[in-house]
Formats: sequence, structure tokens, C-alpha cells
Amino acid sequence: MKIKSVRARVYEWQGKTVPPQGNFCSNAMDLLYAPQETMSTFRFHSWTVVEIETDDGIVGLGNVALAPRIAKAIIDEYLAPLVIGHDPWDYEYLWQRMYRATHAWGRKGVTMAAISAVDLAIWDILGKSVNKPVFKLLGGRTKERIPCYYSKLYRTDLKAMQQEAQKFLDQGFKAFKMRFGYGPAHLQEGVRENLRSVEAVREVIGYDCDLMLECYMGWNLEYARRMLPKLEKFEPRWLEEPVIADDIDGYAELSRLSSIPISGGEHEFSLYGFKQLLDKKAVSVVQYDTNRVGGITAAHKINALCEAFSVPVIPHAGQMHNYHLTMSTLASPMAEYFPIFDVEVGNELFWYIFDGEPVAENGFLQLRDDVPGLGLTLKTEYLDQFRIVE
Ligand SMILES: O=C(O)[C@H](O)[C@H](O)[C@@H](O)CO
Ligand SMILES: [Mg+2]
Repeated sequence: MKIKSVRARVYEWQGKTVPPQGNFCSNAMDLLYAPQETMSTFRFHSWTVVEIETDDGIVGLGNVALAPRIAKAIIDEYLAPLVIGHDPWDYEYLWQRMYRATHAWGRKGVTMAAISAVDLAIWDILGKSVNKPVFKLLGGRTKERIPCYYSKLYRTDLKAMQQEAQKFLDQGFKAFKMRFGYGPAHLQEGVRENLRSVEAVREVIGYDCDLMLECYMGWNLEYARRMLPKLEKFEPRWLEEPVIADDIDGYAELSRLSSIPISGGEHEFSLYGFKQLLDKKAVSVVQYDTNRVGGITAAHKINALCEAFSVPVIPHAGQMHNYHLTMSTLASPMAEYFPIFDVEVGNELFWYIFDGEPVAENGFLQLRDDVPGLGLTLKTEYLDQFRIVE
């Protein structure tokens, strides 16, 4: 079998979006004087879809949501010529070919995300060619069902956050991730607001549910040092991305300092990036995203590394490419889950592009043994609300 063609198209959402609310999620821009709404930099309203076809007509689907137009250009210009004409079963060779050919400028960030999208499509082909779901090629079924956590609860007025938490508690979720709205720039009032929002959510879900706290790189080491002792009484499962991804020593200090597990990884790339995080004991929960980190080829290796370090892997984002990695290893106890919502930040856009994504039931997800490959097809229902860039 040989790869015959690689097609990368950008799906740009033109439909309704929920306007960004002020302080709905602390983020890396908050520390700068940024008069415009700071989350505008972190809105994922377009997505690159990769379709790889083999000479015997199998089509594999991949996807990438970071800098989609740039990712498409990298795929068209650099990555497609490196894989066309080759056997997709030589996936390690093809991964190394893409990684090494772009190494001078691409080891992390959008190039690694583009490599991930091509790699996902290759694995989709592998599964389809042997009529097996991808997780069966990685280690098989390690769980009857995948526990997942409800991930949204962007900061808004406390009553609305409590109603949202109640709604999904009633749907059987036992774990919830909420977002802080404030960071160092918002002074003591922001500290108080942050604590009040955690208290409000805990009031609804109680202490028999897990609560994860998301900073999305919006704090810094000094602020996190001040906040951690104040958060201990809320028994968070983890505190996520308190500092920017490059501040690995900052992560390591916070991990040493507090009993609250520090999580991160959605902005880290490649096996080597995670070796560094683990060697420095920077995180207690690893959260790579398979469509960023280097695809399934890289994520599978990182799973093994995390198993050796006894650090759990709970991939960023509830999307099919991550579920196959979680299903196939005991190192990954659960998955993140973004329910279907009106398009807001864009985490939910996946639902508008693909069919096949499992819907959570009672806080669990299921992957089927009889659906080959990744298990996704391209949705047609919302096609008229996208501008497609060929
Ligand atoms: O962990 C997450 O889900 C990410 O950080 C979100 O995608 C981002 O939108 C911030 O909430
Ligand atoms: Mg996060």
C-alpha cells in the first residue's frame, strides 16, 4: 500500500459564535496591557482537516486546530511531499522523516501540530486497512468505558456557573473543570473573585466530585505561590497551566511547593518535551493533545514514558484522537470532555466538523471495537456554515 495524495483543507466557521465575555478565562495575555478582550488570541474558530488517500482507495482523516492556515501551508509545502509514495505502515520512518526534515524550524508549535495531523490520518488508514479501531493497534481495550470530566465552566456570574455545574451534575458527571477569570493584574479583588468562583462550584458539586482548576497560563509563579495555599481547602484534583509553557522551572517549583497536583502539557510538544517535564518533576498530570504533540506515533511513546514515571496522562481536549490513546493504556485514567455547545472558544467546533465522536453518558465515553480507524467521518450538516479553504 502507498500514500497517493494528501489534501489539507481549512474549515473556517462563519456561523454564530458566543461573544467573548470579559474575564471568562485567565490567559497568557492577561499579564500584558491588552485593552482588547484578551481571550481573542485564544479562539479556535477554524480547523484544518487532512485527508490522505492510498493507492488502494483508503482515506485517512487527520485534524489540527493550531494556526490552521499555517498548518495547511506547512502540510502542502513540506510534509505532503515527504510522505507521498511511501507505505503508511512505515509510520515511524515517515514520522522521523517529517520531524527531521523540518527540525531546523519546526520541532515545536505549529509544525509539530501539522506533523500530528498527517500522523493521525496515517493511523486512521492503518486501522481501516486491517479493519481495527486505532486503540487496538496501540494496546487494545484497557477500560470497559472511559471516565471523562466535564470541561467548560468558563468564569461568568456565579449563579450561571452554579446552574451550569448543576445541569451536568444531573447528567451524571463526577468530575468538572472550571476556569479562573483573574490573575496578577486583577490584584486582591481578583484573588477574591477567583476564590468565590471555586467556592460557588464546590457548593453545587460537593466533595464527592473531582474539581479541576484551569489557569490557561494566565498566572505567574509569584501569584500561583500566593493562591495555592488559599485553594487547598477546595481539594482540587489539579491546578492547570498556572504559568506559561516555557516556565518549566516555575512548574517544578510549584509542584514541590504544594500538595495540589500541577498539570500541564497541552502546549508542550514531542517526546523530548515531555521527557524534560518529567525529568524536572514539573507536572503531576500530563496533558498533551494528540493533534499537537506529534500525533499518535509520539503520544504512544509519551504514554509509555508516563507509565515509567507513574505520572497519569489525561490528554487535553475531548476529541477522538485522544480517546484512542486513553483507551489503550493504564497510564491514562480518564479523558477531558467538551460537550456540544454553541461555538464559543472553539473547543466545541470538533462537533460541527466530524461525525463519530462519542457522546458522554453518565460521565463515561465508549469506543466501539467494530469501528475501524479513528472512527470519524466528515459531517455535512453544518458545511454551509463553514468557508472551506482548499
Ligand atoms: O484544558 C483545556 O481544555 C484548554 O486549556 C482549553 O482548551 C482552553 O480553551 C482554555 O480553557
Ligand atoms: Mg488547559
